[in-house]
Amino acid sequence: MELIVLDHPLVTHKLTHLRDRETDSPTFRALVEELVTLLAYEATREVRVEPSTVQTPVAPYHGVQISKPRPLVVPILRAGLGMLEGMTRLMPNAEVGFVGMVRDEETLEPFTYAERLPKDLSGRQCYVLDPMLATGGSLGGCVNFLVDRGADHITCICLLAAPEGIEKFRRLVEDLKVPCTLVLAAVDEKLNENGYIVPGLGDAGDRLYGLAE
Ligand SMILES: O=P(O)(O)OC[C@H]1O[C@H](OP(=O)(O)OP(=O)(O)O)[C@H](O)[C@@H]1O
Ligand SMILES: O=c1cc[nH]c(=O)[nH]1
Ligand SMILES: [Mg+2]
Repeated sequence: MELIVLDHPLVTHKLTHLRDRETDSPTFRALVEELVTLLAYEATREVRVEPSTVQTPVAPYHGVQISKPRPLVVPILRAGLGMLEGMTRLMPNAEVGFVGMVRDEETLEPFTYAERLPKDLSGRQCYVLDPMLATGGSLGGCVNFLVDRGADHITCICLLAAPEGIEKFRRLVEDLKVPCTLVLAAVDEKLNENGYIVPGLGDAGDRLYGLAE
């Protein structure tokens, strides 16, 4: 697994604002979108392209366009939905699939309540979005769904990750033998006894959309 951690003062500046418990939901949503744009720029470095020639007002130009089949973007609901707009703005021709997961707060195991993905993902580049990689259970579960459908190239984009979750996720993708890149804005210190990232930002879904009952 390739691990890319963005080391950029603008990213850290925005993350600092995002982590602040005084930051309200509208500002939090705007910051997530801005951060995704910065992460997506790095995460799409390996996006497959094919030759494309256009006519400028002056001469032909031999450039490229994103290859078919189109890339698939998969936000993990709820919190990953906050990253979707920023990603599709950068790659408007991407297709979007959905996976809905929620962690059991006692066992920390993810429960899948929704899944809407193309049946066959062979030959597709997949981009998974979730702001938080804590124990790694949710991201791992989503990657399993994609590999089951034949995905052969997966890039996961997260804002914050705990070292424990990164290691668990690394072992999973090694077992699955799927080329995978994990792009992060930052690696935090640890998980606390409740499975929350420390210092983290709290519950990303709640901060984006309000408290879940
Ligand atoms: O790495 P893990 O230990 O699996 O934890 C991370 C997951 O927890 C959060 O979702 P949550 O379960 O809170 O659902 P939500 O997005 O609806 O708030 C987060 O968005 C990840 O999906
Ligand atoms: O710190 C954490 C851990 C899991 N999910 C979150 O939203 N935040
Ligand atoms: Mg949540």
